[in-house]
Amino acid sequence: MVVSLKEWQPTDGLVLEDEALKAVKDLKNSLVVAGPGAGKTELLAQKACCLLETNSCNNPKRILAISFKKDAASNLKERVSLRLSNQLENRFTSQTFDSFAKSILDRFLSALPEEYRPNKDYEIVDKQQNEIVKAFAKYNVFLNNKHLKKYYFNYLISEKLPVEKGSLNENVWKFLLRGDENNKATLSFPMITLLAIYILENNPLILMSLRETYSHLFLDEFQDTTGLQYELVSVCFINTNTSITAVGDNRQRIMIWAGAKRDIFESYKHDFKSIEYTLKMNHRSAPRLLEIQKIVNNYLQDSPFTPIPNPKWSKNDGIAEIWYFSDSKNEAKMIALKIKDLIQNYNVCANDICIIVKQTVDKYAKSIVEELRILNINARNETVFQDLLKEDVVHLIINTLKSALDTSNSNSWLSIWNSKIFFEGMQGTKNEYIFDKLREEVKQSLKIILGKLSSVTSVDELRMLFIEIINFYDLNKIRKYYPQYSQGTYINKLRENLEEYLYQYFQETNDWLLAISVFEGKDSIPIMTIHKSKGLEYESVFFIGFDDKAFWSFSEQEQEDTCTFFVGLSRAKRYLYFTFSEKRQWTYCSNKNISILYQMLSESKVVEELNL
Ligand SMILES: Nc1ncnc2c1ncn2[C@@H]1O[C@H](COP(=O)(O)OP(=O)(O)OP(=O)(O)O)[C@@H](O)[C@H]1O
Repeated sequence: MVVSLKEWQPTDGLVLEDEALKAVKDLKNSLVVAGPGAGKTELLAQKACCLLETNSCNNPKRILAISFKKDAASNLKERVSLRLSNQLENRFTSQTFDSFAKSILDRFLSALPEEYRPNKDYEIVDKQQNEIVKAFAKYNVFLNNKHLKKYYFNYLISEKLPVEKGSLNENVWKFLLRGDENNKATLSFPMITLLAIYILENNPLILMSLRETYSHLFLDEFQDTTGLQYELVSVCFINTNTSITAVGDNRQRIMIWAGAKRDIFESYKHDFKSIEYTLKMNHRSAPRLLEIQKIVNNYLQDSPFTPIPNPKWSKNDGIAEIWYFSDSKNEAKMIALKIKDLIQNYNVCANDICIIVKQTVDKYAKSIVEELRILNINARNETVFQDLLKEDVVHLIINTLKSALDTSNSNSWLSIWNSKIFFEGMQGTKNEYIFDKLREEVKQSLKIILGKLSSVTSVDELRMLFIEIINFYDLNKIRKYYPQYSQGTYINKLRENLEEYLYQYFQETNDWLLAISVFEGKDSIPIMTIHKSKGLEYESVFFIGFDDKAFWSFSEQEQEDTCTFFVGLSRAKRYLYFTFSEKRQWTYCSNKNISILYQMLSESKVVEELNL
């Protein structure tokens, strides 16, 4: 039943502050600016429901939501799925910027002129971008230090296509687009974005169909949008009927190093003629923790910040402490004991406690993991799992295994059943007989899978089984249904990662259901960098290694590092602990260079300092 926009109210008994409700119902371009925990992502989820339930996003038009991280895109999709019928939910697409650009390139690759058309099986550059280094080396430009790398990586994506004829850039582009007998074609995501822009600017029909498809666009974590990403959004949607809702927070801009556009809010308001909404509530953190956020805000911007805590808190809720140690061995022991105390005596779940570091997780957290293991508490570097766990193909395989291992697991069954129906193109089928036949076929396959799983004795055997599972659904159908796998070997890499981890956990537990649960991190403490913690929240946060070494470039980028500090501390709901250790492994640490951050904590008057 269609509800009128005027009557529409948020579901789940959620109360939106006035400005948030206005922003939800605003059908023009808007920018929602608010602090951490104000409910910006939630607002987007609510707005998706509102637009679809009121048919303001007119059927068959769709909403496209773009986030920065895979887990953010998938969390938003989950929040929307929980509240809408399948029919409505299918008109909501949630992607990252990278996957949005890649989907344009992969779908319309043949619309590119031949000189800019990459090989169909192009790969994505590795983290260090070694393939780009190699490509420059082929033309006698050797990127043997980080400054040269930075300079030439930027140079490669500094011009819109087509690049200047006969230039170094043109040669490097050609090499990367095609590869040679020893090197596969390889592209970075900024290169993919440039190719997507080129396609859209030169093919009016493709551009028009994109605009016709999406009547609404959401942009989450807008403060970290790069110039190139903004260009892509502009090419797609400027001066069109597609209405945009961007949400963000200037104080959480932590991707300047990766090219975040500093004046993004102003540019957007001007270019897209957008209204600005400001939210005042904070639904996440306890009142005492908000006092710290207020002080840090004063160092970041002139306008005061007075978030109103959610009424569920009492005035004195929230604990913040700095712990000083002479040695990191003691630090590890004390943290492990405190975590045990939180779990046992304060009913905090293991995965609601997060250990965050500025960078290099293993260097700071290895000994804590060992101390926790002695107390029978699991902890792990979540960085590698964060994205893998949100992959559709990983869900498909895991849910298939769970359904085979536990026939009473209705969630897993429903998930694979819906996928199978979709892959077989049977969504509209009314014939019960056909469904019964398919159901029987799936159940038989699950029995075979269970038999094979029970006799797996090596990672190779597990690999064969996973390949069989994928073949059961049909690789081509999976690729078609999930466009992110339509090209290249990405899907195989994900499957291989899953095999390795799952087999490792099976060897440790000797129980497949337990191994899956460990893989899913259900009962372990996540450890991550602040950058990876963006958008997430935890009952308790341990900010470890609060020292000069962690903030090694603080003097050169005080503003960005203070934003990073702000993001980290604002993940905590109730408990927030900072630790400093004078000696870490064999080196001595100081905190003089970041004394201003310590000063902010002290000024808040809610942080207790303890020598332990
Ligand atoms: N109106 C509301 N009432 C109650 N709880 C809410 C409301 N809006 C959001 N929340 C809850 O508050 C928490 C923070 O919300 P959300 O993640 O959307 O904030 P955010 O502004 O996107 O934060 P950040 O900028 O730190 O990513 C979540 O647990 C969410 O479920």
